[in-house]
Amino acid sequence: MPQQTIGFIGAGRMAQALAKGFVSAGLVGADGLRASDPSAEALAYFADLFGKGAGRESNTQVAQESDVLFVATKPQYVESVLAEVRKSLDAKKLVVSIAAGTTLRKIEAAAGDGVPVVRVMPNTPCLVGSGACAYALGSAATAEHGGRVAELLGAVGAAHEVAEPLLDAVTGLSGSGPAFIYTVIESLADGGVRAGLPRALAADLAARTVAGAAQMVLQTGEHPAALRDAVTSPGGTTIAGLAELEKNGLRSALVEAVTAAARRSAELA
Ligand SMILES: NC(=O)C1=CN([C@@H]2O[C@H](COP(=O)(O)OP(=O)(O)OC[C@H]3O[C@@H](n4cnc5c(N)ncnc54)[C@H](O)[C@@H]3O)[C@@H](O)[C@H]2O)C=CC1
Ligand SMILES: O=C(O)[C@@H]1CCC=N1
Repeated sequence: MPQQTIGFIGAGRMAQALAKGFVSAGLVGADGLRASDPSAEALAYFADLFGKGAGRESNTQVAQESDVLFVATKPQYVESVLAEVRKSLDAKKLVVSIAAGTTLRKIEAAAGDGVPVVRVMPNTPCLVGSGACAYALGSAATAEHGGRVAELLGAVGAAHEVAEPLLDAVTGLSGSGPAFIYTVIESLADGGVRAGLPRALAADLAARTVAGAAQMVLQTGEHPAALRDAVTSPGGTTIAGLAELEKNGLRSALVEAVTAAARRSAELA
């Protein structure tokens, strides 16, 4: 990929996760990053991670200096920050919005005619190179623009192109999903502590069990039910635990969690 400057309007948690992932993957040097944020705290954290050179006083400066401009504010500010920088945008720039819910139609209207826009739903595991992301192309975005976004996201995890209407479901599953799984990990660890393990050991075993099970699904390509059957001995320990999960509605709780998060994403539009 040719040397490029990547800007972030909004230097909060998701911007930091993506920027750190891009730098770790060698896609951009710290001198190729720009960020603006009204929060001195967010900007200071960004500067601590990448050096003081990245911060800019205004969103317009970031837009002017960036080839790829990530809009990483909360959804309610996306249109106003794009309206603010729109004079600095043209067909040579690429605008990438990561906001939940905000539609391509709204982003394009705010960015201006002919500006290539890609709407992305990333997740925070991009920070450690294990992101699960999806993206949809705007009307002025070409396959080449899609390829650039796929390359950036591919360096920090997996990236799938989808039709825009699917992005609400993606948001509910992989965008919000890490929070659901942290809750699962914390609960598994609590179970371990209840059964007598020291807290630190229980927390480590819980996280590795979730990571290992996920890798089994991804690397073997087997159906999760087949992998589960391989753990479950007749009359053994696992079936005793699974019966409790069924009784207490784990499946239904997770289905409803993803559905509610997807619904909320659609509402934000
Ligand atoms: N945190 C997550 O797991 C994910 C977040 N997202 C999306 O990423 C976006 C950012 O979310 P977070 O990083 O979690 O929020 P955050 O609150 O950590 O970061 C947003 C940043 O935008 C800044 N900001 C507010 N007004 C601004 C303005 N006018 N100009 C420049 N910066 C401004 C805030 O000061 C803040 O630092 C949201 O739209 C969210 O939907 C998407 C996927 C996952
Ligand atoms: O909670 C949120 O609205 C954002 C979008 C996906 C994950 N975090």
